Formats: sequence, C-alpha cells, structure tokens
Amino acid sequence: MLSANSTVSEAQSLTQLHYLAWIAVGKYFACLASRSPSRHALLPQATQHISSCIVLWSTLVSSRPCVTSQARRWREWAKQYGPVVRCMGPVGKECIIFLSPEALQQIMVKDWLVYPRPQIMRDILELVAGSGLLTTTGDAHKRLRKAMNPAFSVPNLIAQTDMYYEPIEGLVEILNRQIKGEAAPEAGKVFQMYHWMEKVTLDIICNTAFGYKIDCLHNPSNKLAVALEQMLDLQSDRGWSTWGGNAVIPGVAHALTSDWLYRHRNLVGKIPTLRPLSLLIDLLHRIRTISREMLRAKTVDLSVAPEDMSTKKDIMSLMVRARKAELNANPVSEAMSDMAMVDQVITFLVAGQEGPALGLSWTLWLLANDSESQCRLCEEVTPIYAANPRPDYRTLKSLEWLDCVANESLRVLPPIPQTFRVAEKTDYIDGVLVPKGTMINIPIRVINTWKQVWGEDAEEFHPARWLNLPKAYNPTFSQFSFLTGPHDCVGKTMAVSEMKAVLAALIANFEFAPAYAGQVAHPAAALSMKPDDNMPLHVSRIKA
Ligand code: HEM
Repeated sequence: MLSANSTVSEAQSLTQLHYLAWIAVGKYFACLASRSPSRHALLPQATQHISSCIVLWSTLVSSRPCVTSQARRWREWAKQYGPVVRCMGPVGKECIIFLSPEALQQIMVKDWLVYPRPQIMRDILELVAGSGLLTTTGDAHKRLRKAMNPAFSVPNLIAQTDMYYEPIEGLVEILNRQIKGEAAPEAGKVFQMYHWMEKVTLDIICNTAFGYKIDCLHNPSNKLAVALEQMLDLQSDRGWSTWGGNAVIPGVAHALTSDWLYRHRNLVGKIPTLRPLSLLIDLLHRIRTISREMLRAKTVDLSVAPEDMSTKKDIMSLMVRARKAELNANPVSEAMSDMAMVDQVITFLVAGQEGPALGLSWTLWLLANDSESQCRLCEEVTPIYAANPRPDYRTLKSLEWLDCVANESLRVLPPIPQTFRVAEKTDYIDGVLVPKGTMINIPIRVINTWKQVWGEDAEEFHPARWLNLPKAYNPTFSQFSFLTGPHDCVGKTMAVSEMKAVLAALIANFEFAPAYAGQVAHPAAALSMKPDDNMPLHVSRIKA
C-alpha cells in the first residue's frame, strides 16, 4: 500500500483555483441551509463536501495531459505496490484506488448503496444529462432501472438492429463520394474519423432511442447535432473548468436550465470568465427544447395510432407505452412525469452517443496501426457483407474476430477511462480501513490492463488474446469498461452490437491507415476519453 504525496494539485491554474473557492463557499452555504439536526455537524459536513469536490475536481480538470500522465502514474503505482493504492490529495483528503476483483465486487455489487457516485459528479452529470439513471441512487434508481431494463433486453435489441443501417449506409456513401471526388481517388483521403463517428452514432441513437431521424450525416447543421457537438467540445475544452466549477455550486445546476437565465444569457456572457456558461445555458435550452418536441411527437404518435404501437421498437416508445399501461391500470400511480421522461431522453442522448462514438474511433485507430488484425477482420466480414449488407444481431454476434477486436479495443482504450465512488460509511475493503467520506477511484483503464491478469503485454492491442484467455481472467472484473453491478452500463449490449455493425460495414468497404508517418494518439480525458485531434485517419477503398 502506498501513501503518496498530492497527485493532483500540480497542474491547477489560477482560474481553476478561483472556481474551487466558489465550490467551497457554495457547499458551505448548502450545508448551512440543509436541515441538519445539529449545527455542530455543519462544519465537518461542509468540509467533507469541499474536500471531495477538490479531489474529484482536480483529478478531472487539471490539465488534460496531466490526467493522462496521472493515469500512467497510477498504473505504475499499481504495478509497484499491488492492488490498493492510497493517495493523499489536497487538504489531506484521501483517495484510494482498488484493483482486485474482491474489492470491486464489494464496492460495485455487494455494498453498492454504501458507495454511490460522489455528489459533485452527480451534480455535473445532472446538468448535462438530466436527472436519470446517471444521477439517482438507492430506491429511486432501482425503480428507474426496472422501468428501463426491458428497452435494453436482447429481444428488443434484435428487433432494433435493422435501425442502425440507414445511418451506416449513409456514412459509407459519404466516405465513398468524398474519396471519388479526389484528384486521385485510388490514393484515398484523410478524414477526421471522430467527427464522422459522432455523426453516425448520433443518427443511430436518435433512431433507436426515439424513432427520430435527424440524419446529421447529411445535414451537418441539424440543430440537435450542432448543440450536442458543442456540448461535447465544452467538456474537453478549457471552458469545462468554468462551467463545471459553477455547476457544483448548490442551486446553479437548476438555475442554468431555467427560462429566466436563458433569457438573460447574453448578460452572463458579458462577464469574460463566465462566457462558457452563457454558451452552456444556450445549449442546454436547445437540447431540452428538442427533447421535449421529440417526446411530444412520440406521445401524440402513440395515442393517434394505437394499432401501430406494437411495431415501434425505439426506447422512448416502449417507455411511453409502459407509462400509458401503468396509468390505465392505476390512474393514481406514480408514473413518470413528462419532465422525468425528457430527462431520460437527454440521458440516453448523452450516454448513448458519446460512448459508441469514442469506442469506434479508438478501434479504428488501433486497426489502422495493426494491418494484420485489420486484414483478418476484412476477410471475416467481406463475405458476410456481400451476402447481406445488413447483418442481423445474431450474425454480428457470431463473428469471432469482430468480437475479439471489439473486446480488445474496449479493454485497451476504454471510452470512459475512470470513475469515482464515495464511501458513505467507514468499513474495510480488501483488508484496508476506508473511512467514511473517502473518495474511491475506479481506474477502469488500469484495471483493464493489469499485468497480473493480462501478462507483460497487457497494454498492447492483441485481439487474438480473446481466443485464448489467460488463467487469471475473470469475465466480470478483467474487462471493466462497462463496470458491473446495479450501476453498470445499461446500454452495454446495445453499444457493442452497434459498434460491430458500424465496424463490419466500414472494414468491408475501406482500408484505414495512420494519416501521416509517426502519428501518435492524443487521448484527452475529462469524464470520457476523446481524441484531442479528432483522430485523422487515411481512408482508401478496398480494391475489388
Ligand atoms: C462503448 C460504449 C459505452 C461505454 C464504454 C459505456 C460505459 C459506461 C460506464 C463505465 C458507465 C458507468 C459510469 C459510472 O458509474 O460512473 C455507464 C453507465 C451508463 N450508460 Fe453507458 N457506455 C456505453 C454506451 C452506452 C449506451 C449506448 C447507452 C444507452 C443507449 C448507455 C447508457 C448508460 C446509462 C443510462 C448509464 C447509467 C447506468 C446506471 O447508473 O444505472 N451507455 N456506461
């Protein structure tokens, strides 16, 4: 076990410290305003909040290269000191990293109610993704998850797979057209692949989650696509430190989505340090307006044509239908309100688009740098694609090498490289005392590349390792990209199936290579791991 000096404070800019001060003041007043039974408990409670904010904040917001090097440092520590790393952060706040399956089982599964997502993380997620699965915990979360699970069941995913293909065919057509338009089409063209993956996955999630065709592949100025793209840019941009810092001040997240602040956003924008906030207010308003329109259209659609209801497989239709059935059976039941439904729309938009876009971009990067694996994938998918360019769920699942490639890419470069939990009571984990209030880092990328499980080449991309798994491999804890337990990723099966459908079509049609000699990856991590350079790759047509 390691007691290390502060790992997080070194890269903080003055601006970020300014926001830390804001958080501290805000959290302190929140505690004062809270209905705490004893005023004497207020100061420790406030200090607890403040220090949690500082640890999480400084981990996520400290400059992006620092996050990457910090992850690398943690990897080194885990290698050197074993599966428990205890770090002393700013203001004496502890953050512990656990890697062993036993510890992860306790935190994520057995005692999941004792280790929720930290409040600061939920505040930020609530702002961008609405109040939903990502932000609730305990009984409220259980109820919501129960309502959502049927939408992600395998029979429903089987029925949905065909909905992926209109956007996928649109993407193949666009890449083909742009390559043909080049002076020397046979030489191919460089594309910013992350941009294209963002578009195709947004089209897919709108289709599968809401039955709503936005076709942002062909309409780059689509209002929703533009707003979501700007929102994701805000996440990894320097603006993050501004809006994230303000979002955790109590009441601010709520205010940012209010009509009043929306009407006065230009005033907010006049204060230079608050300019990203003014953009955020505008984006949140646009996304919420469009989500409300989608929900209204859906509700009308389902009430006008009840006979069509059973044919609609998108997630929102299932939810509207379930709510209707619940209200019919019991008019005074606590069915989800319209506001709550809009929040679910936003949760799925945000969570359901970015993960697959990142997973696909990193997979293409890895394949571009491993021509042997790419060739083998091309040999596997080409005959399938020639027989039927819209392979169904079961066909995609049966492709062995495609499965190896998807698993290995998600293992080596997980779209969400780390997450956090907070201990709500004092207990022992892995024989180590974890005092109440301790921040727990779940270093997904470190877990996925743990040498004790995966061997000396754990950090390298070798899809073939999935054909002959190591003895120490544990199906739940050795590839942790979707976590496990009641808060694991509800969309994991959908995400993998969607990634496979896009990859099969791309690899059957194109060859991917680095955009230039000596190209290196630029992972920029805040909450998710985005390629900082939008992943330029050289794309050429497969020769017949
Ligand atoms: C490759 C793609 C994806 C990856 C790597 C991924 C990863 C994750 C991870 C690591 C979490 C847990 C976060 C935490 O607890 O801190 C999570 C949660 C979640 N994901 Fe995904 N995800 C992906 C795709 C999707 C898709 C396609 C959807 C929906 C359509 C989705 C919806 C959600 C939701 C709603 C949660 C919250 C679950 C809960 O707390 O009950 N994700 N995801």
